Amino acid sequence: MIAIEDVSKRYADGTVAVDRLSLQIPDHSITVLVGPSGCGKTTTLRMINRMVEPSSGTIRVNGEDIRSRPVNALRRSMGYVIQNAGLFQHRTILDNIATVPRLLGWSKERARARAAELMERVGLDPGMARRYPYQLSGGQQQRVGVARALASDPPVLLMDEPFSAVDPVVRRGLQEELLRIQEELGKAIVFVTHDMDEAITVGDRVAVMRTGGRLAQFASPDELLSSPADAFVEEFLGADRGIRGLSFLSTRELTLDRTAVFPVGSDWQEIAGRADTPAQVLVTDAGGRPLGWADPTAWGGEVEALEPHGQTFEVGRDSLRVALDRAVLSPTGQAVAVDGAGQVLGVVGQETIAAAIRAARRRRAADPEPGPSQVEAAR
Ligand SMILES: Nc1ncnc2c1ncn2[C@@H]1O[C@H](COP(=O)(O)OP(=O)(O)OP(=O)(O)O)[C@@H](O)[C@H]1O
Repeated sequence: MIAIEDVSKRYADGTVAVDRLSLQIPDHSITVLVGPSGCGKTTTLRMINRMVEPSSGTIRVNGEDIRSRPVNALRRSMGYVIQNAGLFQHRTILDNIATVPRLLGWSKERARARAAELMERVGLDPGMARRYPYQLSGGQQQRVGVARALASDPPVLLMDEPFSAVDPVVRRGLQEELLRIQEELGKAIVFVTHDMDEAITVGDRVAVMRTGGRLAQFASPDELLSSPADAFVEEFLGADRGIRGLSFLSTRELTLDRTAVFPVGSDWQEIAGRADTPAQVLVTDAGGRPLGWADPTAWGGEVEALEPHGQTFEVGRDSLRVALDRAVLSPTGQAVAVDGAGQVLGVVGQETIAAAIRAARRRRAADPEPGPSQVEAAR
């Protein structure tokens, strides 16, 4: 646990970068510092590993004032990842990753073996071990940066805009990789970004800072989106915060319609003749997987003539945001719900999803603590 207690930083020129900041950063979680340019995020991060000394206040790690430890020992207990990775250009990838273990006195063999293990952990091809940083893409270099920071297995990881220099697709991949690694390793991660979407994707808790280095709100992403503390936070969250908030609501409670789903070999004349048959039905293959939409009164039974069903959503794993997106994009206004094996569980229309959203909001208003199913849907 890192405790930032009433910490301020005034630089020599009089700039107040951080103003009486207090934050509790728990173990086994990702705490994000987010806010506009110049609001003091980097300064806060650097005070944790004493690259910047606070003007006042105290920072403790597991109850111990960080000033009571030699600065080198403190820094080695904290991995540090920066934008553009900051790799040593004249060292191979393997030796970049092995840097801290070597500084700690490990033998070359042991440090390199550890580095090779970390390359695998962060998703780097072992064939890259002997390359130099300039021979890697930006995204690959960032992975090396993460591997290097993890090399001595520090309990704390400080990440300063680690993924800002790569394109959105690579960035998304790096975020997913970080969440996967964190699931395995359970570090105390402090992650700086100015991108609210990134904060919401990777953060267990998000500290929104405002210019002048003051804390505007410290909350879970879900809480932030549903109850911004003030107009500044609301504006920073952006115009679509309502839609983004649906990412935290589970599809488990959705009422699915099974009466509009039929396997391809059904008696279509009989189905078309029924009074209660919907105007559009979803046709599945013999294994229960979706094939496409049909109007049973006009369809001749050819699979090629079916209207594409588009993307499906998985009940329980995907959020209401995904379900709504699928319904909006569907030619029939209905989203196709499947299980983990891809078999159709039913279909659900926009009205039903809207009702589920209202019900989830009512439940949340009655019990503001997010339930496990809501948390589970967050990723
Ligand atoms: N060494 C320094 N001397 C004087 N002022 C500084 C120094 N370093 C940072 N500042 C100022 O302190 C304030 C906070 O800077 P900081 O880098 O912590 O912000 P940030 O939120 O990380 O910004 P960005 O998102 O642009 O990286 C800014 O006004 C900045 O100009």
